Amino acid sequence: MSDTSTTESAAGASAAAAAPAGLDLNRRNLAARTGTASEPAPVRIAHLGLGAFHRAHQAWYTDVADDANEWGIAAFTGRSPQAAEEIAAQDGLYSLLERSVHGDTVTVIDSISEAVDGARVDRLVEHVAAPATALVTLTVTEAGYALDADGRPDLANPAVAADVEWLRRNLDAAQFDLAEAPRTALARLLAGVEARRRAGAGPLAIVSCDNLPENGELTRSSMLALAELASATATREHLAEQVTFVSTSIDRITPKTTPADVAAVAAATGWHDRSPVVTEPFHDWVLSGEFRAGRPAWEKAGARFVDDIDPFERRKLWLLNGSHTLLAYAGAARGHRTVAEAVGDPEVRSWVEQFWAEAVRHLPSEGLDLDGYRAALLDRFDNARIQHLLGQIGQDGTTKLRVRIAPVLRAERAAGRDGEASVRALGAWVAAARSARLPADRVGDALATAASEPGERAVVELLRLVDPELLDDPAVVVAVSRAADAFETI
Ligand SMILES: NC(=O)c1ccc[n+]([C@@H]2O[C@H](COP(=O)([O-])OP(=O)(O)OC[C@H]3O[C@@H](n4cnc5c(N)ncnc54)[C@H](O)[C@@H]3O)[C@@H](O)[C@H]2O)c1
Ligand SMILES: O=P(O)(O)OC[C@@H](O)[C@@H](O)[C@H](O)[C@H](O)CO
Repeated sequence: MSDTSTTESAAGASAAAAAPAGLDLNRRNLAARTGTASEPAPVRIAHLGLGAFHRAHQAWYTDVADDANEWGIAAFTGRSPQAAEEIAAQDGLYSLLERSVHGDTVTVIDSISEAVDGARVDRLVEHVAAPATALVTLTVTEAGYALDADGRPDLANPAVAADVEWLRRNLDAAQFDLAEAPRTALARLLAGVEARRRAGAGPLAIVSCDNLPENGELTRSSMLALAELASATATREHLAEQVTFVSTSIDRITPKTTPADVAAVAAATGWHDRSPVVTEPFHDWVLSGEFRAGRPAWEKAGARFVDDIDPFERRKLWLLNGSHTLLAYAGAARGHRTVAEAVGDPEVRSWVEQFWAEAVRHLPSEGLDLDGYRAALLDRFDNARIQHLLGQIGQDGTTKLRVRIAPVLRAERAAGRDGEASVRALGAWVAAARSARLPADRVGDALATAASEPGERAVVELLRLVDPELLDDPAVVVAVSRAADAFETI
């Protein structure tokens, strides 16, 4: 942690310690301002998905750890080079703005030693194969895993099919042909793992930090499946024996940065930072799995290591992310733009509470402090200084509904109840799909086709894209249709 400024009021008055406006954020200027040299730490972590969340969460935990100077991150973007270019121009530095209801605290984070365009698969392979590298973290979004509804590599996705062909041609070849390098995250990572096997660089931990249930196990089975599809026996064996997959429950609400956030950081600190990140003060990280090659002392920042992650994961995915998804469609249908606006609407708030009541019936009552968790969630959602757009949360809803809402609905139906609140979330999404109001979705074409079916047929086809098992219960289709009709009249 290198440089911190605090503003005391919600109005964002700048701190007394602010530097003169417009000083470019980079290591030279930081050293001049703090009087301490700021050298990048040696790379021991590779990261895929250099987005806002990685920088508010894993990079922050690493920055705060006691041994931060031993653990540098080489962070790769997933699709566009923009974030890598902006952060590389700042020598890996960026400002993290923690925004509470009372004011802002801005800290310069320096755990990213290298920011790289994800298209540089050569550089990723080099880092993953390096003996110094101990772990790889991922935040490539749920859709970035490119899996089908059964959790297998989605061969209907042309990028996955092309990558399987590339893996088939390259994993056993003497040298990788990187002129036509893989495009999907797990295929790129698999190439790195094979290079590590050849280098004899030892064990590696892969740590998924995406909002997916059993994210470690899902990453493991998907990478094994890719190796199998590519008939890469040696890579497959190495994955099974030398690579451990850590499951995580990750939590810190981090919206997309806006131009107003960039201006707020400049006003509070004087730094001209092209790529700051805004987040809430709350943070949580629960991990389960082995780090055979070591890890930073993340517990210093509050990370917890547990044997059984399942209850923590479900609590967070259902209560926080599930209600976010409900708000994204039901709140938007009532004209709201942000989470805080939507939960401030008593009707919508009651829908959230009703959904929570359904979800908690299927969570263990011991050790999770479910009442406290829900109360804290309401406080977090009510923080109107965090402008979390429903349109951002609602993207890629098909994948999100599958893991956040459908399991609660199925559990409620299995227990003989109607699952009204879960049905409402699906109904709001169906209504948005039928009136072409859905935010972007990776399977947008399939959604448009399904939504164009007549009457209840559209509901059937839309639900099939979310979770085909929902169709085993005809009453679900009827209930979701009714809920969708109700939203269409709002
Ligand atoms: N933002 C949050 O509050 C939050 C909290 C907990 C967990 N997460 C997890 O982190 C993920 C990323 O969130 P973010 O806020 O950083 O988003 P972001 O849009 O800022 O960054 C996403 C990153 O993933 C990459 N990416 C996107 N689609 C990809 C694809 N198809 N293949 C490979 N890479 C891809 C992007 O290039 C970018 O580097 C979320 O989807 C979620 O799973 C986010
Ligand atoms: O990041 P996504 O797109 O998976 O989901 C949107 C939000 O539900 C999510 O970002 C939460 O804010 C986050 O998971 C809180 O820790």
